[in-house]
Amino acid sequence: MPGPHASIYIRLIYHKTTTIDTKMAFYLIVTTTCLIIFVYFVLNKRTKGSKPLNLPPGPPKLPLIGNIHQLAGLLPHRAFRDLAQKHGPIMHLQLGQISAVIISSPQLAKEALKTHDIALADRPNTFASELVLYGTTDVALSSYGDYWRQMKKICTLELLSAKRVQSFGPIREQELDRFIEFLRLSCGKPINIHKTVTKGINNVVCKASFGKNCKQQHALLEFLDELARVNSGFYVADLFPDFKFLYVVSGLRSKLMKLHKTLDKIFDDIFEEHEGRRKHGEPQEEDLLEVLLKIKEEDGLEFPITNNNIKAIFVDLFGGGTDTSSTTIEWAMTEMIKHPSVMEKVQQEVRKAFHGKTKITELDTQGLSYLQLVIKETLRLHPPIPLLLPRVCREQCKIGGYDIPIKMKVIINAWACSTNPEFWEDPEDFRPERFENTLIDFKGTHHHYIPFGSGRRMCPGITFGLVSVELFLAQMLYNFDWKLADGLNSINIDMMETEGMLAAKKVHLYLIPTSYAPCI
Ligand code: HEM
Repeated sequence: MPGPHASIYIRLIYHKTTTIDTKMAFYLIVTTTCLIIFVYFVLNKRTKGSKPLNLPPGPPKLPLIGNIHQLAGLLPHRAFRDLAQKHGPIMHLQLGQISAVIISSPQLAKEALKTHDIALADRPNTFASELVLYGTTDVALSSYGDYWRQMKKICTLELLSAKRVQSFGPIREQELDRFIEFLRLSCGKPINIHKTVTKGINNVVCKASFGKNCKQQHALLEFLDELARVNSGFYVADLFPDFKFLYVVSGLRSKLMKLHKTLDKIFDDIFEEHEGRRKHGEPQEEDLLEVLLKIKEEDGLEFPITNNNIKAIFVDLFGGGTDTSSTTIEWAMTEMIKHPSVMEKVQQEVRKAFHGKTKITELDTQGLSYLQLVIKETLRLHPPIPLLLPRVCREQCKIGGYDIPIKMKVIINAWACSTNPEFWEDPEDFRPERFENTLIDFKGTHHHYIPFGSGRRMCPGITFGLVSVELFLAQMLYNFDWKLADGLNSINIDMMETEGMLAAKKVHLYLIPTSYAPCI
């Protein structure tokens, strides 16, 4: 038991501490009040006249990382759809230092891409695109403005118009002959569908671009794969753009520099060879490089273009033109192997249409209506770019009643829209017949089905992409019967997608072709 002295001591100490505490509390209150007043005045000055923002709701955020942990280990389009089921079709997420709004319903996608198309027409700038796209002077990731408008016009009217795409018909037919010949020689052996088709499609893009196959095709395809992977915008270094050292410590900087150097050398060699042919007065095919060089030499362009700008455009044409189409073909073949009745129905259609023809041309594929439904359904369930390309808000606007401030990144989950149960019956089922007798098309006006995007930043390569997909699929299904390698079962096919901008099939599909006409 403490004696009386002890209690005096306790009271003294108590008295002393309380006086100290009271004094401290007083100073603390004064300092805090001054701080609050200071912050209030600073903020008030900055936002004078503006009401507080009514941002969309979203899941709780952790300090520094925000909502990154909710995406960890998941594919962003799937993670966003799951979060949207809890937090609504418009959500605000903090992804490190990036403030983003995610839109997951067709109604709100329409508001964003139609009503506020101009306000949301900008793209975010990533470190990868700055470095690899020659200061982001391409079309796909370039900032909205007069330069982008000029280049998009060139792309739409000169490089990818229906007439130009049609003029490449002989190139496609020639490449297809080689592709079919390769498959004939491989009859009875398992084929990596993605690798084989990607090579064929890329040959078409190379010949259309430069008038010949690309010598360093392997390096070029590797570059495109890597770029799609690291330029998704979800790379840690891109989520913390102020921490520049992350690009260095993550190895991203050196990897991209190396990739860029390889790519630049490939382009320089191609340009030099092309220039050489021009100097020697050799007749030039109207390939896309020739078209762009002529435009470059013309007077009267608002923004004169350089060789580096042309190289940036070719990265878009190769990136947009190769993997999106080969990914679509691989998913279509996968779904048909899983649904043999669909494959049989397409084969019947194709074999009836091509019956007795020694040479199949693009005109012959035009009446293949069931094949078109299969392609539509494949792009609904497996849009190659499920989150489209991100937009950035350039004028404050309202979507779904919420404020979208300037600089906010806006991500449209096109895959969530095209699998939305309010718009699609049994959305997870592969059923091409659902498109029968409907007017739903790829033109970006039906916002529950936007595999090519919508609005000003919509894909200009629809015709180019679809012609190749139709032709390759029609020929593959006309000339061959397909089965899985022995011991594999269509029920167990791995349907996982790759990470990055492109949702390709992660585990590639291997199929064995057998010739429809007996194997040679
Ligand atoms: C199956 C084939 C294809 C699919 C699914 C596809 C899909 C897309 C998507 C979703 C976008 C973003 C649209 C948006 O943000 O609203 C896009 C943009 C773009 N695509 Fe494609 N694409 C395909 C083929 C092609 C081809 C063949 C080319 C060129 C050879 C191409 C070149 C471009 C370009 C340049 C852009 C950027 C447009 C801009 O920002 O203004 N695409 N594509």
